[in-house]
Amino acid sequence: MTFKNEKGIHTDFKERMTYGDYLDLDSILNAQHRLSGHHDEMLFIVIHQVSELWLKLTIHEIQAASEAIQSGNFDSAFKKLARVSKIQNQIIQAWDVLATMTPAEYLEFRDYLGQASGFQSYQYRMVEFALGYKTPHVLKIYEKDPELHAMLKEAYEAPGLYDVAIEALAKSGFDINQEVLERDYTKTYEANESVEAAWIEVYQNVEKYWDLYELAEKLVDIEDWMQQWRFRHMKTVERIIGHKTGTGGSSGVGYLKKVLDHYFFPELWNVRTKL
Ligand code: HEM
Ligand SMILES: N[C@@H](CC(=O)c1ccccc1NC=O)C(=O)O
Repeated sequence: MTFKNEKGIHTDFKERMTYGDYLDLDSILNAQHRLSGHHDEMLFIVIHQVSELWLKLTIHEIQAASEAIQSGNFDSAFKKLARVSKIQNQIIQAWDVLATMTPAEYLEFRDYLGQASGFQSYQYRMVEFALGYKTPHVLKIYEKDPELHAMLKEAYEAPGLYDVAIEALAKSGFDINQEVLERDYTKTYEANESVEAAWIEVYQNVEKYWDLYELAEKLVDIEDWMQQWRFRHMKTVERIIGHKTGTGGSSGVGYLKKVLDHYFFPELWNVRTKL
């Protein structure tokens, strides 16, 4: 029996396929190239690669969840969004491992990183876009790579998970302002009163709007975990490099603290005060 995997490679006999073939371990396990040869650089590389793999799955799940919400399959969406939260929890735990690296150890190989920075993580930007946070300067970073740029641009211009949730509110009969439903998706989502009023109604009539209520709480979970990830990143960076400027050219911890102020799903947090 022959079959084709996503890379288009034919593997002749399923019977002959090994664990390593199936998981493409030759690629994955030969991708840790320490530039300094320093012991802890292995930790640094592996943590980033693991995080990027989890981000890959996160994007996959959020996209499927968005489609499920659009077609009214709430249960299917909930399962995927719950999985996203569990993944976020995993990526957050990775900070504990990375924090075992001391400032002196990191500084032994930091110079080898040049201008490379997590700032350039396109998968992280895909997640931010999916959560409705659109910062135009981010796209410019990838202008030299047309294929990547096109993929990011598509995600940048597409409605996010929250836009799809708001559409679901409208489909359930809530009076959502037209300007929100027809909003320019290339702009970061901003709070709107009609959306807030709808969520308040959902939270006050949980039995009637169970699906929307559960959807709202899943979104709050995701935002909560996202903020915890950002916070742990900021604090880990502070304990490792203090207030040094970042390799990506930002102020470092100061910049990372500032992005913490952003709310992805503002009305869902406002609701807490208003109820
Ligand atoms: C020793 C460990 C780390 C240090 C010192 C560090 C430092 C920084 C700094 C200073 C920035 C700001 C941009 C710049 O000027 O470079 C940044 C951004 C970023 N880092 Fe890290 N980082 C570390 C580990 C990680 C890990 C493990 C990840 C996981 C993938 C990560 C992902 C990111 C992302 C996505 C950004 C962009 C954040 C944003 O723009 O909101 N970093 N990092
Ligand atoms: N911005 C970091 C460098 C850094 O963390 C980094 C460098 C290369 C690949 C991934 C990185 N991680 C996250 O920002 C620094 O300023 O030390």
